[in-house]
Amino acid sequence: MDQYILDNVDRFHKLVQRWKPQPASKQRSSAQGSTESNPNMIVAARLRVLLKEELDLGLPQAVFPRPSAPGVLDIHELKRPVRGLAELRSADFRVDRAYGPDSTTEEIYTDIVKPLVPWAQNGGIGTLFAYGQTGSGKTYTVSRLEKMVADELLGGDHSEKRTITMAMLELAGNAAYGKRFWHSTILTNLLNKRGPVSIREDAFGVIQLSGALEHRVSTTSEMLSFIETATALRRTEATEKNDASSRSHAICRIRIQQKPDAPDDDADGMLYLVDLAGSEAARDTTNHDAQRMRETREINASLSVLKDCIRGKAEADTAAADASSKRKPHVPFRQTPLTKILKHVFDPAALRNCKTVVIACVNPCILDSVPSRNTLRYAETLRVIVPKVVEIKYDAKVPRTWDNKQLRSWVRSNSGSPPVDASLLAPSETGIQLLRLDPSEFQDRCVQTPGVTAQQAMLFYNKVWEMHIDSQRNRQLPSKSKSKAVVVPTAGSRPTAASDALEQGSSRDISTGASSIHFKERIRPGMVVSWSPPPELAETLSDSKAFALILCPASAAGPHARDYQGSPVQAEPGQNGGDSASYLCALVMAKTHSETYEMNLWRQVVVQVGQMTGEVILKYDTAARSWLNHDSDVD
Ligand SMILES: Nc1ncnc2c1ncn2[C@@H]1O[C@H](COP(=O)(O)OP(=O)(O)OP(=O)(O)O)[C@@H](O)[C@H]1O
Repeated sequence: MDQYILDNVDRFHKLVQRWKPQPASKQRSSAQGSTESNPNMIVAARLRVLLKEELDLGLPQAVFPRPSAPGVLDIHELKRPVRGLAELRSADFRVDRAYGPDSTTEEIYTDIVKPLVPWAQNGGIGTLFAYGQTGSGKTYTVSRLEKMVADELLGGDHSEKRTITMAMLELAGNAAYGKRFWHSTILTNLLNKRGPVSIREDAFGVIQLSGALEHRVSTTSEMLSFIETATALRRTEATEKNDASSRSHAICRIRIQQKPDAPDDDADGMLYLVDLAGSEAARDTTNHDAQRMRETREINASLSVLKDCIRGKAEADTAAADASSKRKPHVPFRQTPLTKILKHVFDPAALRNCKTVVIACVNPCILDSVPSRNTLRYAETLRVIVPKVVEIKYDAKVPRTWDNKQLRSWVRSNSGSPPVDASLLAPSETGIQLLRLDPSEFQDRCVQTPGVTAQQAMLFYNKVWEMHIDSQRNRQLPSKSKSKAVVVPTAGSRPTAASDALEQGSSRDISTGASSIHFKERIRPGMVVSWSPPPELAETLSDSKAFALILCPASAAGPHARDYQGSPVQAEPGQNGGDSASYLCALVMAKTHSETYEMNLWRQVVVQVGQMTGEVILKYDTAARSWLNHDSDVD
């Protein structure tokens, strides 16, 4: 095929000149309808210049950044048809930034790498990966970027006097060292004569690298000399594409200690500059012996896991930022030593702030169109688009719209006396996140405030929920009326008690004029009353408010009917009228949320009219799945 391409170089030039770009393909990844890329995860592509030997052979460039569409790269390949002349096959890929052969490393540094330095100086974790086919310019790019980072960190007056330490590590498969067991890897310290480094996770889940000595650096030249020593020691091998190809991942770890006056719990900032081992296309491995084949497999496998981790973490960050998302993307960071070392970058449970930059290095020569296409496809899949954020408008009556500041101020003025310490209840939560808290967790946080009792905590929890339920109900009502047949009220009409009772599920008497008659005169099955239980019964009822649902006159109950304490229900003769008349009733019990009730039809009691104190109007609330005390007509 290579010879076929060489024979058709002129035709390739003509076809490319005639080629008209199509609108760039839509993002082939998940989030549709959005164009914003993740600001904490930048994926760039760098096309290296054509090398002298490629130019000498007259090989043309086949990958081009599209000038009219920033971030889009077009790649052309020559296709050999069964019959006739060579045809052009083109594809486009989209990344966040595309740099052509004319772009300098300085330009790339200023654009996407430089912001990682102040980020790490302020306690964040900045990571740079250079990925690409062997011979595509990864080491060239990373080594120059390392120098610029060194200059940024330690050049100038360096007056802030942060302590900076660095370690240079190399991670290679066993096969790279001629070992038989290809599934394990060897991590060595390049600044300590390749001393072995082991990866351990401590009891707090923090990865510790024992053997990775950290060297303190105070000048740019000191840092550069460490980088040079490490680079010279790095394991290289001649590949089809590169005479001195790195067959290992090189990790430059720079730790930036916080300023001396920073609080003790401020973590050190970290910068990881990772020059990944080059991937090799299958056709470039035809001359490899078994050991080199194993090595290539190891490298490709670890790069594949790295891709899953970078993408998984970006998706996890996007899901975490979207309060309505319940997705929990899997990040397989434990699968390879490289991703395990970078656990705090990839673990979705890690609390550190991370910024990641991936530079996909591409050899634009026509002979490498296939691996270049694979590299760009790899880069494109790393790009996670941030879904369009639906702005939630603040509403003082709707807890789901509150941010942490609004929530805290509401907690301070509505949590009773003493007020619940809002910073203990909601250190970072928004309204919606507070509503997701388990009731016991909510109450545990409340009682951490000195003086706040468990009962106050419970009442406050109920209050938050009531407010939420009310706000949801108010939101639902208008949309409900849309889907139902609309009853157009006639002039002057207003909802009657009967229609209200029938539509809403209420215990209100539906007969007209009922409200003008004293409740004792119109006792009926289905009415809910408040009553004063006798002391012996009051003790067994946990709730101070005793409500009962009237079932039937006690005289109508069968001869074998018993109340919930086992006493006969039937009325004694002579108790048929006035205050001495008695009714079989079901207990209405308060639920954990205050002012919400449930009917206990199986807990029946006999209530005399004289014990009844008023009618209670209960309404069924579908959102709370409970009866709410809507109105009381207490005597
Ligand atoms: N932007 C560039 N300008 C000039 N020369 C470059 C550029 N990028 C790479 N090169 C040259 O290309 C060759 C291969 O580059 P390099 O060793 O960086 O590739 P690599 O991707 O690290 O390869 P491997 O994965 O095999 O280690 C080197 O000779 C390097 O000097």
